[in-house]
Amino acid sequence: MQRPPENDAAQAAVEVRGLRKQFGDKTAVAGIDLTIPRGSFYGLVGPNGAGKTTSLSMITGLLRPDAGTVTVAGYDVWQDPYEAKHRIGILPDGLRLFERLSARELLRYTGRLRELPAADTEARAEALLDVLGLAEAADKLVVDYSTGMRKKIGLAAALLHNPPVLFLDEPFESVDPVSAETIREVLRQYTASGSTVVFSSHVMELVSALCSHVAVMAGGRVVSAGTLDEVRAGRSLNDRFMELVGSRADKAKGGSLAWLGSSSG
Ligand SMILES: Nc1ncnc2c1ncn2[C@@H]1O[C@H](COP(=O)(O)OP(=O)(O)OP(=O)(O)O)[C@@H](O)[C@H]1O
Repeated sequence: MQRPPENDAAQAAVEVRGLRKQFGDKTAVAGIDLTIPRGSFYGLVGPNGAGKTTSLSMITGLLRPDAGTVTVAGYDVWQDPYEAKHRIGILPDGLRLFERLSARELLRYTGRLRELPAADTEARAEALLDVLGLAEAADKLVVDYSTGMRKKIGLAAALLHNPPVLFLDEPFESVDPVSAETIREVLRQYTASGSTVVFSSHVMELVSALCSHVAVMAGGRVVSAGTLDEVRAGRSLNDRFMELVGSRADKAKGGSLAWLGSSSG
């Protein structure tokens, strides 16, 4: 396969065309297109069940699409998986870790899988453990980690080989505010150097504060995508999101929950 021009600044970090996935008679992803520019901080937002995780799984080579193509740094994820996956870091939803390894051992193992020289793995692992506040727990088994600590060691493992594109599914879920700010700062530095972050989130304030670009998904489709300002169209991202996906608050105002609260018993 011909090597794509990796130094071509015009080349998108990720190109998705006609991506589709069906589970039985449920269309989870209905043929989406996305162009994710290099160096962007790209937020993928949408209500529960919109198809974000299914899309990210297909884009990163974890779930085979029914149709469509994905390229990362010019390499087709499904035709040329070795080259494409070499350029991907991923923190998936419901991350599975080797529970009986310590954080330090897990990073050593990741370094071997990523074919890094041992000295680079050691130096990078120490730096990541330190910055992410895991240095003191580095020799504890992962099974004893809290949910937030698991996210952080998962992030360290995703960053270890310094991939040009990083995919994160709900990276801030269960992470305390201090750690969240550290993660944001790590990711800001990473994108400032020309690398690309794609992450899914339900937290509009976070997406507004961090992202240069946003795609809004609903019902397996991309209903709006572009720069943050293009998608917001002069409003807050939250208001625009409600408009695009349809607020359900009116349902709650209806009479069907009149029994809820003010219990007399
Ligand atoms: N393995 C599966 N088998 C059957 N249906 C699935 C499967 N995975 C996802 N779905 C369905 O596909 C749709 C999209 O799910 P997905 O997890 O991609 O949404 P999401 O946007 O990530 O949601 P959330 O914000 O709740 O995590 C949902 O209706 C879900 O029930």
